[in-house]
This record gives sequence, C-alpha cells and structure tokens, in this order.
Amino acid sequence: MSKGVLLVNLGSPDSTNPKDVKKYLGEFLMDPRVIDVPLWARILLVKGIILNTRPKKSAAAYEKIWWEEGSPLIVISERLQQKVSEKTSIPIGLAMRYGSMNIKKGLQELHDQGVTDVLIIPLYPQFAMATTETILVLAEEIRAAHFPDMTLSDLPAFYNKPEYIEVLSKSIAESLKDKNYEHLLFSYHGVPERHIRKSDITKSHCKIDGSCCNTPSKAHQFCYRHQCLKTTEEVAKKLNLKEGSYSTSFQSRLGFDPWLQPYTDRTIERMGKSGIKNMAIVTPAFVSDCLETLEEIAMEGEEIFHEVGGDTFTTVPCLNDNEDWAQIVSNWVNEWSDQK
Ligand SMILES: C=CC1=C(C)c2cc3[nH]c(cc4nc(cc5[nH]c(cc1n2)c(C)c5CCC(=O)O)C(CCC(=O)O)=C4C)c(C)c3C=C
Ligand SMILES: [Fe+2]
Ligand SMILES: [Fe+2]
Repeated sequence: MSKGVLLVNLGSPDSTNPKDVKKYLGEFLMDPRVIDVPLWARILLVKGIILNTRPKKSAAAYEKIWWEEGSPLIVISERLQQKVSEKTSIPIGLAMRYGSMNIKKGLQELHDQGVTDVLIIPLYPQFAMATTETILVLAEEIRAAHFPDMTLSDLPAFYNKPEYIEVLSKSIAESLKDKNYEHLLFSYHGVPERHIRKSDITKSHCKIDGSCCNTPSKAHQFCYRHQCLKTTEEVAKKLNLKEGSYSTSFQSRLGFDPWLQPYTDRTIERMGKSGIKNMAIVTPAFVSDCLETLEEIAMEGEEIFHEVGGDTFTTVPCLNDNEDWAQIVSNWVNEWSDQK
C-alpha cells in the first residue's frame, strides 16, 4: 500500500468571462446535494432561471476579486498544498469539486505516482451535504469506476478539534490586535434549513430552534448548524470574548426558501442601526478567501455597514496558507500516514 492525500476545495470558474462562470455555476448548481429538488425542478430552476441571469452578475463580482495568478480560492489552495507537501513525505494532491481541477484528475495524478491508499481532506471545517458529502460521494463513484484498486478514507469535519480552534483563534487575535471593534460577527456560509433536516441521522433531533444544537445528540456529527455554533463557542472561549460582544450569522443565501438565520447582511445592517460604530467579521466556514469573503463580506458587507452609519468594518482573513494552519494539516496527514 502506498499512501497519498487529496485536498479538496469547492472550485472556481476558469476565468471571469461570463461564459466560464455560466459553465461553472451550471455544474455546481445542478449538483443534487446543492440544489436538492427533483431533477425536473432543478433543470427548470437552474437552466431555466438562474443561469440566464446570475452568470453576468457573478462574473462582475469575480472580476473585482480576481488575482493576476487566477481565482484566489484556487491560488490559495495551491499555496497550502505546496506548504503541506514540504512538511510531509507522501504525495499531496489538490482537486476541486467543481470546475477544471476535478477530483478524477486529482485521483489520476495520485494513481500515476503509485498511490493506492488515499486520504481525502475536504477543506471545510464543518460538515454539510453541499460540501463534504458531495465530495465524498463523488470521489467514491470515481474510485469505483476508474480506480477499483484504490482505497479511500476521509478526514472528519474538524470544526471542534482543539488544534484547529487554537490556530483559528490565534489568527483572529493577531489580525484584530490593533483594531478597535465593539462586536465580532462570526459569519458562516448559509444552507437551506431543509438541508439540516435531511442530514439529521436521527430524523427527529434537528428542530432548528434555540436549543436543539445545544442538546447533545448523535445528529450533530452531520449537523452543519450545530458545528458552526460550536466553532463560534470554542473560539469565544479561547479568546475570552464577553457574552454579547460576539454573535453568529449565515451569509450567501440563494432563492426564496428559508436558509439558516440570522442572515449576515441583515445582521450587519441591524448592528449599524443599533449604534455600533466599529465591527469585525470572521468567516470560519471558509479556510481559503474566495468570492464569498472578499466580495460579499469585505466589499458588500462594508458598504451595508457604512450606509447605516457604521464607521470601521474589519474583516479577518481566512486561514489561507498561514504557517500554523499548514502545520496542523501536515500533522493530520503525518498521523494518518504513520498508521499501519
Ligand atoms: C462553506 C461552505 C459552502 C456551503 C455550505 C455552500 C453552499 C451553497 N452554495 C450555494 C450557491 C453558491 N455558492 C457560491 C460560491 C461559493 N460557495 C462556497 C462555499 C459553500 N457553499 C464558496 C467557497 C464559494 C466561492 C467560490 C469561489 O470561486 O470563490 C456561488 C457562486 C457565486 C455567486 O454567484 O454568488 C453560488 C451560486 C448554494 C445554493 C448552496 C447550498 C447549500
Ligand atoms: Fe456557496
Ligand atoms: Fe440542531
């Protein structure tokens, strides 16, 4: 058995050209674990409605954050891959769930290096059907069809691992050390409430109310809401944040169904209106900065805050290729590769 690792992130379009953005969004939004409605309804919604209007708008947003080397999410993921490779002794591959750098290519590259035993690391701290689950299901389908002699295992969600909480807390503390802020908002990517109920393995625990996520349950192994709230709680403990000086919200909703609440844009607006002049925001559902952090939060979020009278709006960068973070991922890889 020869071991290797595949880091997997979400993906980005090949360029900011609306045609490339349309192709990418088509693949992403036709995923039944992202837009989880019957196929006919998904085709109607995605191909009939969303893809006729959204690609142009999204392309303009990507244009604002795109780097000379390409998509920030991909460039940052490549930098992390490089650092992890330097700290480990087995092949470290990188793939994206959607777009050109796909999982099949990633597994093929590892296969070509003689790897037969692969650890998949979904680059998401919290489990979600639309992220971790879709990666693992697709990877297994590809393995069965193209690499039958390979074995796959995966790193579970790390939302509450002490070493992750430690590095996240340290990076927040460092980026806010000279900043003046009255409130720290933890903004996570949202999901439709329906996704939480679907992922409930007990079929009865998740009520999406004030208490279910704080009541111990085996449902929490796959509950995105519980895991986001837990990440906030653990970081708040570590940083000694005072009750009331921080809160959690959910961003990036799409469509008309209820998504996890409170919504980030409305929370920012409410904070400005309530007289908060200086706020800071951190986005722990993302390990790499991307469209959703660089444009939706750092640009649009700041604009909303200023419109309602806010003064300073500080965004904490994601962990990206932070040395401590690369070291933690490398430690996870080394622990796994040292197992018999
Ligand atoms: C943190 C994990 C993510 C979850 C959960 C998630 C769910 C989810 N997303 C959409 C729709 C869109 N997301 C888009 C961008 C995007 N989403 C994530 C992560 C999660 N999504 C990332 C990292 C990114 C940025 C990619 C990049 O290239 O930088 C977009 C595209 C941009 C836009 O038009 O706004 C869409 C659309 C749904 C429906 C969903 C469902 C649970
Ligand atoms: Fe998303
Ligand atoms: Fe819950």
